[in-house]
Amino acid sequence: MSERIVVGAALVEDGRLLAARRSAPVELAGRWELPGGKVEPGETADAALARELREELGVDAEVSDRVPGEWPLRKPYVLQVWTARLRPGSAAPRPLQDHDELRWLGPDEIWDVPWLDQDVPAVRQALAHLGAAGAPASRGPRPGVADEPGA
Ligand SMILES: Nc1nc2c([nH]c(=O)n2[C@H]2C[C@H](O)[C@@H](COP(=O)(O)OP(=O)(O)OP(=O)(O)O)O2)c(=O)[nH]1
Repeated sequence: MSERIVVGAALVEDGRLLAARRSAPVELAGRWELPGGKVEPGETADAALARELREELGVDAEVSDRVPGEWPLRKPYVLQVWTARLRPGSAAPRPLQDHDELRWLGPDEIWDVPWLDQDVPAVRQALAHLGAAGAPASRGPRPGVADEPGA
């Protein structure tokens, strides 16, 4: 089967990154991810991401540029990440679907939540990309954070 794309948003506001805690399926519940979802046939990745953010969080987001890289998920899925911002007048994000908690993480809080393992390199790359553009920087996982994979 050919690869299928899952798009995740590095949604940033006031120098903070939005993280979402999954409520399902059981094997992923309680871990944190970048909000987003599967690209449907015939849909572009950025349109899919804007749609997912509207459905999952109730926001009107502008999807900007792609973070270089691609991260393998459960076959046949791969994760691609795009930067995004709330458009003026957008509602604040709410966990409407797939998530039970949201957090805006400042630069020193990024590794305070237990991200899905497969998201760790994607988040790290997104921060490097955003940092290059002047948005939130992070020194990376803090020494002593016990369950941060790949630290
Ligand atoms: N959205 C998102 N999904 C991720 C990330 N990391 C990760 O492993 N996944 C997995 C979880 C799911 O198995 C899959 C995405 O599925 P989803 O449930 O978010 O997609 P969807 O909204 O289109 O939902 P559906 O078609 O299954 O109803 O990718 C991530 O950072 N963001």
